Amino acid sequence: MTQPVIWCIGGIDSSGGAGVTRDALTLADLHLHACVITTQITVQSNTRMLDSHIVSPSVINEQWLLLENELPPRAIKISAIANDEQALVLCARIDSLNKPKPFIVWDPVLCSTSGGKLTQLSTPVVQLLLKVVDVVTPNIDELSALTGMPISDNQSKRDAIAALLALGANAVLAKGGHATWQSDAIDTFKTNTIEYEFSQPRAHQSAPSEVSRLRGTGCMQASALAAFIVKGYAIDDALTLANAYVMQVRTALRDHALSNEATLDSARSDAYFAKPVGFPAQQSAFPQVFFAPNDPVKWQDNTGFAPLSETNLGIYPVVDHVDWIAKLLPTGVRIIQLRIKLSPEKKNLDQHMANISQQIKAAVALTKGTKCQLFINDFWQLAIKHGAYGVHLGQEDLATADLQAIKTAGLRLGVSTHGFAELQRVKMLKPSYIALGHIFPTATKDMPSQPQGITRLQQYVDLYDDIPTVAIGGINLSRVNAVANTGVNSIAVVTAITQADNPIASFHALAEEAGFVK
Ligand SMILES: Cc1ncc(COP(=O)(O)OP(=O)(O)O)c(N)n1
Ligand SMILES: Cc1ncsc1CCOP(=O)(O)O
Ligand SMILES: [Mg+2]
Repeated sequence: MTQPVIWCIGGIDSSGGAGVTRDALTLADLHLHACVITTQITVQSNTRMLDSHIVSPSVINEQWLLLENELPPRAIKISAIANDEQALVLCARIDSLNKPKPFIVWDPVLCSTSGGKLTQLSTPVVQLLLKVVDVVTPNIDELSALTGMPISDNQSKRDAIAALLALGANAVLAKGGHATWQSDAIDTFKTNTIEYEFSQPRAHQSAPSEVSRLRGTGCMQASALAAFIVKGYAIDDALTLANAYVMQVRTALRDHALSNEATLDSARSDAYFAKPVGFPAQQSAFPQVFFAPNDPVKWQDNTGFAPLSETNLGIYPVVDHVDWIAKLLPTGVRIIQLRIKLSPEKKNLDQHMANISQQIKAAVALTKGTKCQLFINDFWQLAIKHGAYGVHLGQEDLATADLQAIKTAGLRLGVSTHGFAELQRVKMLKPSYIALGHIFPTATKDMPSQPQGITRLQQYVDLYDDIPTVAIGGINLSRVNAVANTGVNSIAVVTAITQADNPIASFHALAEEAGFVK
């Protein structure tokens, strides 16, 4: 299969520790091909930068034009741009790109970590660049230099991000590695409509001090972001994965430094060299994610919800009336969900709420003393009132539900997720299970996200092996076996049972085909 192409526009660092060499290594590690447009050639080692030779704008133009015809990019990663002339050529070329335009990320490298200024851009040209790129990824020093604002605390960081957006940036990823006033390293991603925080404990961020000299982490993160976008991840997931990728490289370095084979000398000299780590697969490398800045999840304790009594769950019917529960109980079903959806107008009407309350009460009575674990969707107050086994909530529901009340009442909590960012948001809540969806297209619910498919489901199941998982969305008899083969603990279905000619037979057939019946 041909590898998708990403262009890396920036400087060649003669040490290979940063710049387009680091970009190309990162992309190769993630199975993408890097084309390179060189803006400057530096004379530098890991500790010193002696000189820099700037490439003329016309050479940049020529490189671009040749590549555009033969190796068109799916994404472009820009880093050190030496001067306004180079930037103006890049802006003109980006403007002339055909639609759909590739995803463009600009890591505005101003100085090399081994010393030496790499970029001299005027404010009007910075503004032009900000408007043509999708995301700009400054660290704290770069954010301060681009906005002319000193940054020394959270408020001044927030003000500078707002200023960069006001200058025309479409999205800012302000990296927190240099924000030493914070105990955690927090990357903030902000557009005019959304904001996320990606937080890593600082203590885990680096190797022991003598071996924490890894350079080019900003290059890695921006290249990895472009790579995950090209691989089809939504921006929140691509940001989560890029953050985890860099942490996994750091961890590999730390593990080497701490390993028995590494002498301090070998650890010291290896300290500059990243190891290939591939797709992030270590749970500990993933950041905690918040829907910033006032995500209610942030203020929850991490004592966790009551665990499921039975994790061998099998097929999980999700039904819209208590009558279904009475009908399905004789199958021996282990977990079932009452999911009654009301339009917002009806939600406020007493008669509808009274009917829902009655159904929940009846469902609790039906399942009491059985092995069937009953979850109530959305209506968490009624679930508590009638003593249901658990509650199922979506990401938005978490903003309004009283999680502490659910926990204190001893109810289990199941939470919907649609990707890595949401998984990392809710993981710290320690819910009783995590639902992963939607796996295939579904007609049951309008989904704002894309179907995830089996490959991603497998990634989640492998990564979150310490918490029960439930797959949902478009799962039917012909797909259930592939879903079960991922090792997911349970498979939730709506129409495969409720629209079947014989729902009971369908339940058994799904369980059989999934291999849940031993
Ligand atoms: C098992 C399971 N997974 C996902 C959902 C969806 O919950 P949510 O995102 O809150 O959407 P609604 O169901 O409330 O429309 C679910 N109910 N059950
Ligand atoms: C409630 C819900 N959440 C994600 S997909 C879905 C509906 C699943 O229904 P079906 O099994 O009919 O595709
Ligand atoms: Mg919901």
